[in-house]
Amino acid sequence: MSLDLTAAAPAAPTTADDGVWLACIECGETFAPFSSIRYTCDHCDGLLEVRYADPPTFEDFAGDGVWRYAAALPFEEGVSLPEGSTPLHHVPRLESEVGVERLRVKHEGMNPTGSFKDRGMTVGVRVAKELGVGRLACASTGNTSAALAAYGARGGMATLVLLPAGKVAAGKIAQAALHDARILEVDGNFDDCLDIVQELAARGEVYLLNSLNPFRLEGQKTIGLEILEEFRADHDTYPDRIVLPVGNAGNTSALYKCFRELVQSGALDPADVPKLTGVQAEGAAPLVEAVEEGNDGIRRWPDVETVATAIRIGNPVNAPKALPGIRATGGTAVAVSDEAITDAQRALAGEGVGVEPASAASIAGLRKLRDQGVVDADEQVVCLTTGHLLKDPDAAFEAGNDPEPVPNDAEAVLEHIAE
Ligand SMILES: Cc1ncc(COP(=O)(O)O)c(C=O)c1O
Ligand SMILES: N[C@@H](CCOP(=O)(O)O)C(=O)O
Repeated sequence: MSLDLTAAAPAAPTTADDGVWLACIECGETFAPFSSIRYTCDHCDGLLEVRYADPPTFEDFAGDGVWRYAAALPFEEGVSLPEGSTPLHHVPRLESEVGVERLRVKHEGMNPTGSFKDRGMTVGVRVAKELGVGRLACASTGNTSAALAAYGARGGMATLVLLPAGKVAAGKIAQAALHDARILEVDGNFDDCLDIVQELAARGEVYLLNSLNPFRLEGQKTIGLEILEEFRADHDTYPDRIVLPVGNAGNTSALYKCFRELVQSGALDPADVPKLTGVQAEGAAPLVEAVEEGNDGIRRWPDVETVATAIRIGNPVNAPKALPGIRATGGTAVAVSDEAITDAQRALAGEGVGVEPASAASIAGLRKLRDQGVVDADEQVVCLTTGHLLKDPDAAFEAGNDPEPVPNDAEAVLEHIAE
């Protein structure tokens, strides 16, 4: 099967352009990467993957940020703000509360627009320029639109974003608005928005930059490269497990691809590949359902709801890439309640790490799996936090302390805080 962890590096087909090509993960058909626009396979509509004649080793990397990993990407440089090089935080109180040997938090909220989407967009918008497209577009629960608007602006390109009306956090809409995206609010959910954008893209009206676009995932692969390099530099080993929130399942797919390419190049022993562990909200958990039931595909959930609006997704389009990744790495998937997500958001904030609700799902999932004994006490774990606290100020107010009105007088303030 084409998504095996230990499959050998593929030989370059005649369609390869400079050692890079697109391959269908279902039927194996290959396509030249930049001669025409496609998001899925012409023959079977399967998902496409970017493939390389020479998968990278760690020695190939130099510099900072996403473009440190140019040897693992289709270009030497992109449309950059710049992005990547995010912190891998120690969280000592959470580590001992959860009860694992080591816990680190990779805070992707520290990217330029406040989420991991920037890593995908620096590559995706670069490809859009290569293809000479006019208008960029995405469906979004908020972060993709913020990143697309910023990177589109940086690249001097027009952007169109489709959002589920009333379901996107304020900070994210503000970003898209100020970066000059045209914002369309759809009377439907995120999955409906993505259906429409796919239709517009199929008609050649827009260039789609959701994670269905295989080049987006190339940039997001660098999360995995950074985690492996930094964890090994600090602890002389790799993490046993990476726990991450799942929405459209792009990161899960991208991390798995990162590991497969390193295994193919001989840079990573298959035994050292971290277990990919996905977390969804109970109200939007189609991927968890597929993992629990042992299904190869997911069932689209028509009605989804959660406080973690970024992962309010009922039809994770990358499931055919993500499910093999979870299974091949020995990982799992778990659903958590909104209450557990908010508790985890507070716990991270108590370590000084400010995240939006979807991000905190990773910690909530780890806590649950540790309680269930699925995660062992001797494990070394990295939790991915995907978006910044300021993305969703309403959720932060809801989870945090209320401001206390006091008189304009020092004595009165002292009296008030003594109460
Ligand atoms: C903050 C945040 N976390 C997690 C996710 C889920 O990531 P993925 O779609 O790659 O599973 C998203 C968007 O989908 C997001 O915006
Ligand atoms: N959370 C996402 C949902 C869309 O995901 P994508 O990775 O497919 O663009 C968002 O921020 O819109």
